Amino acid sequence: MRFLTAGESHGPELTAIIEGVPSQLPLTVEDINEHLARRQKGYGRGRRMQIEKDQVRITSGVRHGKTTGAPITLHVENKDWTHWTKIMGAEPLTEEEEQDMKRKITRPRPGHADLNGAIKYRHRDMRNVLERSSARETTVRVAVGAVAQVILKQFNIDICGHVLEIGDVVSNQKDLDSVQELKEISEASEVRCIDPEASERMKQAIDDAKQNGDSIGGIVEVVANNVPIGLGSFVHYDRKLDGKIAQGVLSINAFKGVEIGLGFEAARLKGSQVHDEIAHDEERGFFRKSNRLGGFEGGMTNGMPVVVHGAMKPIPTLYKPLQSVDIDTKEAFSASIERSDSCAVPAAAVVCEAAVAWELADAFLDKFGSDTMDDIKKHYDAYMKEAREF
Ligand SMILES: Cc1cc2nc3c(=O)[nH]c(=O)nc-3n(C[C@H](O)[C@H](O)[C@H](O)COP(=O)(O)O)c2cc1C
Ligand SMILES: C=C(O[C@@H]1CC(C(=O)O)=C[C@@H](OP(=O)(O)O)[C@H]1O)C(=O)O
Repeated sequence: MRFLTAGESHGPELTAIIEGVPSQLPLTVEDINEHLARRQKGYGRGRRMQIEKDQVRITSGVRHGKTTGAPITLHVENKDWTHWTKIMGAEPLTEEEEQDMKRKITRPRPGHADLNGAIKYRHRDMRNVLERSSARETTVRVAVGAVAQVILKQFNIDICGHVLEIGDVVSNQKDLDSVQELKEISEASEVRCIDPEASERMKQAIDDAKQNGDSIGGIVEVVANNVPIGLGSFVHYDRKLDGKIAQGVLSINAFKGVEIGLGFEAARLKGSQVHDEIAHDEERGFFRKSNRLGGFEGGMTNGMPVVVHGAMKPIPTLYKPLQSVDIDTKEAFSASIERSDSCAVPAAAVVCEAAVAWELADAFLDKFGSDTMDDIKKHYDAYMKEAREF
């Protein structure tokens, strides 16, 4: 599969086209809207989230609730667009209108794409950078990930993104019975964290950052279970699925780190503390006694739950001004802003889940075929039987 997204933060809508989704997959707008609503929730977001009510419109590739195998087009409207029609319109402006228009953006924010984007694309109005570099785009990435999750669900693969850390507050991890349970508990928390005591302290940390005009980052975890052995491959660098997942996660706005399983901690431990011993029984076939490597060896899944961590830096737009330099006057200034999120880690957990779901579903179809669900199911059932009896 492949997908493209288009659209600006304050333009009329975001669009995604997905190509390569098999035919005969049951797919409805509700399957997607559920995840769009999850992404909009989460403590610490700014006023924009009160304006938007993200809902998808499907305009191709689905008929009567089933995919046809043709490209699927997804649209999500920006409600905020009505306030920006003049500033964001595609038509050239009259001179008078240009005078009227809010002034150009010439003051780059440290930590955002503004300055590099302006120099690279030679824009004297950095709105041309801001609009597309905004994480508003993650709306349709979540919509695309929702389609991937519908594919995975056909094979009982559940996936959930939740929050492990915000600032210096760390969640206590519990052993839960299922990914479904992880989802239920984390969704009940305003910061998408399964530890109620840590949730309260995370909210306090977000409030404190906001009160100081500052922002705060954190770490999210995505877990997927029932993933068959052998998605991805060891034979070539660009087929290693852990590498593809890392790219997907690091492409999310403000994500600066990714770990699979123990991740960086593995470098500090001995081999005997890291590698997962192999066992076998009649019912399960081969399995591992532990899952320190997060379900991956040799760029392939090993049948254990896939565990991915992503680290998000603090939001760059701050109420507390940081020093920067105006690109027209070259004068130093202290940035001031109108609105921003102070923490988007709970929302980003849903985006990270979507990124991992996409890579897993794509690798799944690489292994089991991609034309029609019936064929894929036959291949899957035959392979699972062989893997169990191997
Ligand atoms: C869900 C989400 C919401 C975000 N909200 C904001 C925001 O309100 N203000 C802001 O400056 N950055 C926000 N960001 C982060 C910026 O989009 C990001 O830092 C910027 O695109 C620069 O890219 P980089 O941080 O990956 O280098 C958000 C990121 C995510 C994932
Ligand atoms: C719109 C979303 O996130 C936006 C991401 C973002 C940024 O700079 O990345 C800046 C803010 O937008 P605005 O400047 O319009 O308030 C966030 O609200 C969203 O997540 O749907």
